[in-house]
Amino acid sequence: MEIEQFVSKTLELLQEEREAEIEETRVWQENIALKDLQSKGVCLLKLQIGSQSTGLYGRTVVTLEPRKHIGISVLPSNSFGPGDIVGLYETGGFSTASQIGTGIVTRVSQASISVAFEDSQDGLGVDSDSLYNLFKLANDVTYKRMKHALNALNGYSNGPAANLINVLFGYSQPGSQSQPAEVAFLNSDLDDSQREAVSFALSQREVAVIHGPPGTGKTTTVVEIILQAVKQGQKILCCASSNVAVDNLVERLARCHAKVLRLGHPARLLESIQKHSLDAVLAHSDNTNIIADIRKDIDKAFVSEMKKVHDKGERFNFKREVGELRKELRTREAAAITQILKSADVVLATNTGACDDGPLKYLPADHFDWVVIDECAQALESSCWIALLRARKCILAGDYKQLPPTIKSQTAAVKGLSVSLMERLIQKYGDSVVRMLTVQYRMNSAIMEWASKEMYQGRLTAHSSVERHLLKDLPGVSCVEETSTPLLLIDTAGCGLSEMEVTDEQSKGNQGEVDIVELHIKALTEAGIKARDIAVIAPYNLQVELLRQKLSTRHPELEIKSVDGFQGREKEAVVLSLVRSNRKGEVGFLAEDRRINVAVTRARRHLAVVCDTQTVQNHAFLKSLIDHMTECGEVRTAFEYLQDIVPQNYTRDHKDTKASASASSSSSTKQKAKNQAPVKAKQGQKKPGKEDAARSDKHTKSCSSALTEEERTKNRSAEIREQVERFLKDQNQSELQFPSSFSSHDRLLVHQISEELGLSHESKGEGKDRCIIISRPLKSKPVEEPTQLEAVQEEETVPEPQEKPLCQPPLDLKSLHLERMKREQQKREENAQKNVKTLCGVSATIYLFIVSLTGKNCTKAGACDIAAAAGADDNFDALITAVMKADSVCSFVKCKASVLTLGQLCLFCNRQYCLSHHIPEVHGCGDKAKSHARMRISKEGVLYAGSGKKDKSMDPNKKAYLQRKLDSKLKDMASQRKTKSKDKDN
Ligand SMILES: Nc1ncnc2c1ncn2[C@@H]1O[C@H](COP(=O)(O)OP(=O)(O)OP(=O)(O)O)[C@@H](O)[C@H]1O
Ligand SMILES: [Zn+2]
Ligand SMILES: [Zn+2]
Repeated sequence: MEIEQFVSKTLELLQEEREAEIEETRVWQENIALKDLQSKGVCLLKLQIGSQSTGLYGRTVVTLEPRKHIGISVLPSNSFGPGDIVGLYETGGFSTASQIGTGIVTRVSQASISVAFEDSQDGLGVDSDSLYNLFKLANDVTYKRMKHALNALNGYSNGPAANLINVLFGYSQPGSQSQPAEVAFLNSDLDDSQREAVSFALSQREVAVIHGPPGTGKTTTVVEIILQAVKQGQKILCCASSNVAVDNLVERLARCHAKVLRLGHPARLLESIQKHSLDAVLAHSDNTNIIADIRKDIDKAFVSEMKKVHDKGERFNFKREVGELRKELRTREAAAITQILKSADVVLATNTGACDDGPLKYLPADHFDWVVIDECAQALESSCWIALLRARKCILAGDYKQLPPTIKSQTAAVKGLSVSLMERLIQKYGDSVVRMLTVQYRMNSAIMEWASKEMYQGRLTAHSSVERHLLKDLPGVSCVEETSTPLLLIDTAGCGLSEMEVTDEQSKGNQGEVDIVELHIKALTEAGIKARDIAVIAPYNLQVELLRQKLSTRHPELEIKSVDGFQGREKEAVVLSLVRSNRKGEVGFLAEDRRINVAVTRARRHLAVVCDTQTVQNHAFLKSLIDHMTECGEVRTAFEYLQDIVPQNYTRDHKDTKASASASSSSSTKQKAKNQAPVKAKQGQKKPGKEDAARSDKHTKSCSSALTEEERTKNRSAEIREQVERFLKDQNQSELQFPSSFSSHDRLLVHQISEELGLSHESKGEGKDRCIIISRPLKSKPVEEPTQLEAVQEEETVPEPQEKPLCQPPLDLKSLHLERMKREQQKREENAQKNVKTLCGVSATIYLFIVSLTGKNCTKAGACDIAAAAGADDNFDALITAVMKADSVCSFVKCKASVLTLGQLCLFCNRQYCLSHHIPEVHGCGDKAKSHARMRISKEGVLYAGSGKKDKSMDPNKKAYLQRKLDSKLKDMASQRKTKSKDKDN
């Protein structure tokens, strides 16, 4: 490709991308009042100047504090952090006119925030009597630098990189040394593929690409390459797209005693890295004392003199004096910096930190010999060119089978902006410029094999240290089903756990999968796995949000993130919720293979995938994952979890069979291996026979009977039926109690049979002693337990049975369950109507109201009145009053739920929504929420997309409290009713 053509096309796409970002910011800012922005944590209003001083390189560091005279000395909760780019504004505006300057946050405490402002000619025009607003800003520095680099590339001639540029654009072929020297490896632990990569990198003349699949020691290899080059006397510029990756390299190189120097704003560096930063080294240089003296002079002059001077002319003179001092400071610092830069062997920076307008401007153009770019597949090619123009040779490391750089403009991405330099080179030169690392040190081989086969031509092998490692091998972890299997597929096919219907096509959620994930996390943590060793990953931000709402309070150390947010990381256990479950078989952006690859390959010892195989199998790549897990792992149907999700629809499980182990996670650990049920519960498996045998349970040897699944189920069903019929004949017996040793499958059968015969059934006891009891049909059904009301929800979300039912027994069960739900709701409605007569009006209203609420399975988020009433004390009257005021409904088009008491205000559209619809993605504010989330993430200086911050207004504890309160109140009312009606009967 012609350089010119590449540059003009890329500039165009960058412009498009930049505009998309600006548009996002604009939409977001225009629709929200300043106060709301502050409550979202992205701006701080009415601050006063605490102090001003001069920092390194003559920057002005201003410390801002809350207004003192109103007695508040703590900043409102905010999301500002070191490294954020911020704008300082006069109060009353957020326009360019009212902007005083932009700077970088250096420090945030409860009481103040410090910002370093670039020096300007006449200082920062702030005074200590005024108030200011501080906003987080979108960052255009990166764009400017990339543009600058592209333009420099276009006009490049005769610099050190001339030959490299020719190779990277195909004008000349890459070359290598004719006789590569024997390499004496510094790290004796390197495996063969790593050694080969090092030798290759050393012998290539212009370019070497190191392809490092997940866990293959890419950093280890890059470090060895750099150390070898240093040994040869080369000067290296080493970059990566994220600060974290750069810091990691600094740490590893420093450990090997390389002379490293880290560029970048000190505010953005890890603390442990700071001693290698330019600022720190500068502070210890010979010139330090002089520089410090000058700085002191400036500060003194500013603080003490400026106040005294009122005369305009004098002020002018004074400012000029300060200007002179600062100039002197800069000259001396420049000398010091040049000296420090020249003496370092390896200079490290982010891709964009390697720009000409930073400290590197003090170095001659041909100072560096090599440029090393790590994470190259995650970087925009334009950002690589900032550093590449400085060297005659480059080493590019990364994995182009993982996610490409995040791009906001879909059109720009499609037109090629997302193609990384690494990918482009491999397309151009194939394997001749690439060496791949093939031994991986992370995943159990069962987890690795799929990725290897599908993504890396089957070339990966697992190192013996990880090949067979499992969760149960970790200290303090007990040996249960969940901790003994590297792969667990929890299949929701046919279980009616559909994805949420949202107006926003980009964001999806699935409450059923959230519930199942919760149960699996419970099982893992109860087996002794630390929450911090588990990652919960979902491809959609909405699902991430739902998972956080459900899990974060109980497990603060559990990391719940989008796939994109986990790139480059690993965890002992990974639970993946694929979300998509619909009859159309749409998989949307799950279809990005690299996203799934990243998600799966984060796991070291255990990967659990929760998904609707029927939906996701429509995508060939996902199907290959499902097939692999079916073949090499354990498969469970979500039905085994449903009993815990929909209380009392299915009896609680407590005995451990293979299939039910996790259903009652609380007791599964202790009961492993004893009391095996005669029939193994294996519902809903799609391919009985061969696969069944393949994944037959290694723990339950007792089930290796010759009978097929179906036959066993039939036999068992007949046995139970016989027992039930005997009981029905015997009029002396009022109830039949089944032993607590019954497996979940047995209990499903009991459930089915008693449903069929119209018997009531319930489970009694806790934990081990929990068992199922059936009794004769009651003439009049007792009032429902409050918790059962939640079951109504089921009916609403459950779609009609799938056209091609894959798992017959569960489907039968499902329709039974549905029927029963319908019956129960009818009864409830009748009951409710009766109650209107028997109870006083207000309570009845509340009852209906609560029924409608709980019926919608709302999570009882206390918006205002009810929360306040319930939170304040036990005054139920207050609650009643609050309910009586309710007369407004959810703003969602089809929804009629009341919102005044348990509604939520959407900050994006300012409307009230019920609890089923308050999430922005659900009612159509998804774009705004997403751009908000993205803005926040881009502020964090990380290039990947993530998820929005948790809505602080929804305190889960409060929700839970409210839920309990409603439940107990309802119970009271129910029992009151019972006694009343009894009284009447008597
Ligand atoms: N030759 C080796 N022998 C033993 N362990 C190794 C070897 N190479 C790498 N490892 C181990 O593998 C893990 C990952 O290595 P490293 O940090 O170099 O990889 P990375 O590049 O950061 O990760 P990734 O390969 O996922 O990009 C580390 O725990 C490291 O100790
Ligand atoms: Zn909204
Ligand atoms: Zn609603």
